[in-house]
Amino acid sequence: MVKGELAEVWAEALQLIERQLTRPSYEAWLRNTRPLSLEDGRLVLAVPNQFARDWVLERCSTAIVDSLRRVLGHDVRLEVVVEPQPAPAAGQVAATSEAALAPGTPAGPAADAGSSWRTLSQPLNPKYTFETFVTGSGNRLAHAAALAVAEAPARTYNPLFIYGGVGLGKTHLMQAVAHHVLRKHGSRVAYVSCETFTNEMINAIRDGKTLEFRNRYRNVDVLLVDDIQFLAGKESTQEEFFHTFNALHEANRQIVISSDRPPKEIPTLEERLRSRFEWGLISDIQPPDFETRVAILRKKAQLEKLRVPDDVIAFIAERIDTNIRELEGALIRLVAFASLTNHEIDLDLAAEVLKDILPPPRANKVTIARIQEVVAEYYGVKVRDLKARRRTRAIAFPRQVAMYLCRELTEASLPRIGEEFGGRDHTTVLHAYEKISQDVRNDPQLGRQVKELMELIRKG
Ligand SMILES: Nc1ncnc2c1ncn2[C@@H]1O[C@H](COP(=O)(O)OP(=O)(O)OP(=O)(O)O)[C@@H](O)[C@H]1O
Repeated sequence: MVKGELAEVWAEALQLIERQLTRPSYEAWLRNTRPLSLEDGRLVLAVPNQFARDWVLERCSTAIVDSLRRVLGHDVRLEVVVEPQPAPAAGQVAATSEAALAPGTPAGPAADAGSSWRTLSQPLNPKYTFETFVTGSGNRLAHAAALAVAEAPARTYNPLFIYGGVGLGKTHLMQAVAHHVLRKHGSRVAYVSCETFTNEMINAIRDGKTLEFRNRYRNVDVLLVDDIQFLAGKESTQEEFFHTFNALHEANRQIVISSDRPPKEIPTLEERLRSRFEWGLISDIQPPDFETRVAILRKKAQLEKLRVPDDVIAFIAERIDTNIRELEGALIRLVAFASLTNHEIDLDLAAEVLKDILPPPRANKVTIARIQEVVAEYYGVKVRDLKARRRTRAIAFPRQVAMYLCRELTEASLPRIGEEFGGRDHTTVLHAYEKISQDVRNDPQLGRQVKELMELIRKG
């Protein structure tokens, strides 16, 4: 096939593939591919590195082959070759990194859920299930409510209204309900973002198909609408949604809604809709605490079969404390970088790779990781040495100073500090603390060093 024609075929196939992948996956892995040839039913595709090749073959080949079949009308075999481009700089890795954990396959349940579901619902992310959702103090109630609704739709809370800040798991929880209901009850489920609902309604009006639109939405067993705050200021969509809501509620069908804020804070939301949203249960999701953040990162690493040391997980969890999407993004970026550069994942690499995206430690919030970084730099050793087993004086002394500072400057318990220093016993930490306290009293030079270190640490 000649070059121009091949480029066209590939562009068309890409459009189809794009719909089946998440945006980060597509941007990271597919956009930079180049078709080299299509001869005798064999497509040769060029990608920039081995990592991309593995990813494309493992996670996208079905989508690629399916899409090409639709464009060409026949099957093709896929071959992926590496055509290196200039090595990516650290900053560029961010673009590719997110995809390492992003789903690479089209939503699973669509295939077994019947055509009404397929035409109505947006694709579900196969990874957003209850099994992969980590619970903690911030989301326990929302999770319990979602599970109750998924177990027995329209029998407990109706509607269920979940709200919370950006990237805290609302979509994950909504889709977990959808997966569960599909799997357990085989019901007709529709998951849509408010934007999609609005666009479909506008298109239906334009095409004179409002009746079809209504019937489709009013014939589902469970309707989940994500990001309902986008109804703000859209009068006709509010009107339509009001009728859809009533029809479903009267017919005893389940409605689940998510929003970034509670109903009463959505501006220009009609009173009658607001009061309906408050009929059932309103449940919020709060940012996760440290333990939950660690658990989420561990779960992610385990699901993706990534080996990430505990201290690196704690380092990320300590520094990113509001947005779970960013928490995962940091982990993915680090893993992708380590894999591309063939580097072992450790604290030093994490600090280096993530320095642009991690918020600086808050000036008034001193963390163990911060103390370790400052002390290591001050004494010219590596953070990883502070955590290692070695006992040479060159390392043992800075380590004891760091432990002393952790006890002085943070709320962390002795066992927690020990854990952060290569899993040492709390008695070791106590011993270090007592020893350095005494040395500081007897040695003015050490006293000055410790003071200087404290200032550096507090500066953030
Ligand atoms: N409790 C959790 N356990 C595991 N992963 C989680 C949890 N909460 C959120 N995540 C993950 O964090 C990412 C962001 O979550 P999600 O997209 O559901 O957030 P959101 O609240 O809908 O965000 P937005 O406000 O931007 O729509 C997802 O990859 C999701 O899987």
